[in-house]
Amino acid sequence: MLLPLSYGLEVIRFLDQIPPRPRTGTEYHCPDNEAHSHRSNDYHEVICKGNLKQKKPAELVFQDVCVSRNEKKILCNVSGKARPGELLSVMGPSGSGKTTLLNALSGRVKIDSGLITVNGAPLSKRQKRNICYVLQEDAFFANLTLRQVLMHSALLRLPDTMPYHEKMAHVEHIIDVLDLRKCLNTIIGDGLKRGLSGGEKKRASIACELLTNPTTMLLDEPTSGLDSGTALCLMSTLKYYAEKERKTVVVTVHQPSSQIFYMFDRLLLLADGQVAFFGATHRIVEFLSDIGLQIAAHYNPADFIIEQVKKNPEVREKFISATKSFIEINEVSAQMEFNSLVSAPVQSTNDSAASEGNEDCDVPSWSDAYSSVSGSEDSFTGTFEKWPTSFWTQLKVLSERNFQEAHSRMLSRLNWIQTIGLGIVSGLLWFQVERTETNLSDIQGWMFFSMTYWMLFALFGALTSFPPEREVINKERSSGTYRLSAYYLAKMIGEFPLTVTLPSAFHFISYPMLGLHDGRIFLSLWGFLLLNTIVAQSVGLLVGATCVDLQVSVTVSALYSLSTMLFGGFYAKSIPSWLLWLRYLSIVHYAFNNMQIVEFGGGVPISCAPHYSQFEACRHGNSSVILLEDIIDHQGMWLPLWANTLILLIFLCMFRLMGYLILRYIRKPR
Ligand SMILES: Nc1ncnc2c1ncn2[C@@H]1O[C@H](COP(=O)(O)OP(=O)(O)OP(=O)(O)O)[C@@H](O)[C@H]1O
Repeated sequence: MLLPLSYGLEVIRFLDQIPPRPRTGTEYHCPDNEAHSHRSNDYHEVICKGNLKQKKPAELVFQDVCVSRNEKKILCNVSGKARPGELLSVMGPSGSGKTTLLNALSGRVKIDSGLITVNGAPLSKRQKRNICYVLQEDAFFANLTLRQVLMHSALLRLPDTMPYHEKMAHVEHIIDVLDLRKCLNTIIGDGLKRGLSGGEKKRASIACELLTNPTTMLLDEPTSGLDSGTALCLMSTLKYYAEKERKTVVVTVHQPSSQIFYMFDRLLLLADGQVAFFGATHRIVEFLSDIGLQIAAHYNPADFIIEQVKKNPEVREKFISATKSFIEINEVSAQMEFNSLVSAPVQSTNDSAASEGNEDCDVPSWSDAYSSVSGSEDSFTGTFEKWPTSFWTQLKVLSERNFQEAHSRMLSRLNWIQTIGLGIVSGLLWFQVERTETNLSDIQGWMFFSMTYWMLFALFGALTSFPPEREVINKERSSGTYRLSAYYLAKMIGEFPLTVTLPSAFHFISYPMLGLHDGRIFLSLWGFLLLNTIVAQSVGLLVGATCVDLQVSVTVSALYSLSTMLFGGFYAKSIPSWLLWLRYLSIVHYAFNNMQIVEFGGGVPISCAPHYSQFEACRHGNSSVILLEDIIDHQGMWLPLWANTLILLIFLCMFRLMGYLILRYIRKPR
C-alpha cells in the first residue's frame, strides 16, 4: 500500500518542478536556436528535412484473442489494450502464454478467434511493419561488430530515398540513445566467442528495431539474464522512449523488481492463458484487496501476484472472475483518462516515473528533434512499399554482410594452416612424379584427392553455416526486411570469393610441386576444381536449408558425399551394371573425368609400361604413350569435356534453385 502512495507523491513533487514542454499535437516545428551537440544537429537536420516523417501514435487493442496449438488452448479470450506513451507489462507464471500473446500481437501467430486492432482498424500488413518485435533470444551474426550490425540494419530497413549520411546520423543517434557507443567495435559473440554482454546485446536488439521508427514495440523478456541494475536501466530507457516518442510499448516480464513493476503504466496478468488482471498497475493493490488479498509491506507486488496465481486453482479462478468485473467498471473511466492523455502535453506523470526509476543510471538525453519523429500520419516515405529498400540495395548490403560474417569463419587462421599444410604434404607425396604407366594411378590419386577434399570442405562448410544463420534470417524475414531472393543471391555472391580462396591456395601450392608444367592445363584444372567446389557447396546449402536438425543434415551429407566419391571412377572401376546409373548422380565423376581429359589429353604424355601394359594401344605396339581414350575407357562411362561441364553447371543451378524453393515454401519463418 505504501509503495504506490510514495510513488504517487514522487510524481506530484516531480511534476511541480518541471515546466510544461511546448508541443502542438502531431505537428512538430524544428526549433532553430536550440543548443544541440554536433551529432544532435546532424540528426536534427535529418528530421527537419522531412526524411523521417512523423508517425501517428498507435493504440493497440486486442479483444477475446484465442490461440490453440495441437488442440491445446494456449490463450483463451485474452483482452486488453496498449496505449501510446505507455508501458504495458504482460506478466504471468512460466507457460501462461505471454510469448504467445506477443506473437499474436505481432501477427506471427494466427489467432483462432478474437480481434486485434491498431487505432480501431484490424491489424493489417502495413500496420505490422510499424510494430517491432524484440525476441527473447537475441538473434545476431556472432562474428560481426555492433557497428556493422547497426549499419546493415539501417541500410536494409531505412528507405532508399533517405541519403546515406542521414541514415548514418540516425544510427549515431540511436547509439547514443541506448548508450552503446563504448561497445561499437566489439563483436556480438556467442557461446564460444566472447563479445557483447547480455545487457548490451539486449540493447543492440532494441537499437536495431528502433532504427525503423516503429509506432509499437513488443519486447519479450527484455530483462531476462540481466542483473537488477542493468534491468532497471533498460526499463527506464524504454519508459522514457515510450513517453517522449509517444510509442506504445508492450513487454513481458517474469519477476520484475518493485521499482520496475511500478514503472509499468498498465499490467496484464495471465494465468493459464486467461486474463487474471488487466488495468492500471497502481490499481493492483485495490484489486487484490477486492478479492481478499493483502500485500505485506515491503513485499514485491510482482512476486506476490505471481505466487498467488500459481498457488492453487481456486485462487486463480478468483483472479479470473474478479478481473472481468474490474475491467468493466474501469473501462469507462480509463477511456476518459486516455482521451485526456492523447490530447495532453507529453509531460505527464510518467516522466517522473522514468526519472524515479532512473536515479542510478544515465537516462539518455533524447533530443527534442527525435521526439518529432513520432506523431504524424505517415511512415518514412509516406507511401507503403512491400519492402523498405529496392532489390539492388538489399543485394548489395546483404552481399557485404555475408562477406563480413563469413570471412572470419571461412578464412580462419586454422583453415589457412590446414590448407597450406595439406598443399605442402600432398605436393611432397607426389613430388615430381614421373609420367609413366606405373605412376598413372598416383597422378589420378592427386586429382581425386584434391577434388574430394575440397568437395567435402565446401559441402560441410555450407551445411554448418546454416544453423547459426537460420534464427537471424527468420527474424528478418518475419519482419519483412528483405526479399528471400536477395538474401539467397547475396549469400552466393558474398561467400563466393571466400569459397574459392582456399582451394585456389591449395592448387597453387600442390600442383607445381607435382611437376606438371603446362600453364594452360594448370589453369583449366584450377577451374574444374573450383567448379566442383561450388557445386558441392550448393549441395551443402540445399541439405542445410532442408534439414533443421544438424545431425540429420550431417548424416544426409555424409551419405551423399561418400557415395558420390565411391561412384567417382577412382575407387571402383567395375561397378555392377544395375548400380551404374548412380554414376550419373555423382558430381565427382564428372569433375574427375574433366580433370583427366585436361591433364592426360593435353599435358606431358604418360609412357606405356615397358613389359606389360594394361592399355590396348600400348600392348599392341600402336603407341608408346597411353592414349586419353584408353585411360577414360578404362573407367567405364565417359562424356566429352563440354558435356561434363554442362552437367556440373546444371547440378549447380538445380541444387541452388532447390535450396531457394525449400527456404521459400517449406522452411518459411513461423
Ligand atoms: N507450438 C506449440 N505447440 C504446443 N504447445 C505450445 C506451442 N507453443 C507454445 N505452447 C505451449 O503454450 C504455453 C504457453 O507458452 P508461452 O511460450 O507463450 O509461455 P510463456 O508465458 O511465454 O512462458 P515463459 O515465461 O516460460 O517464456 C506453454 O505451455 C507452451 O508449452
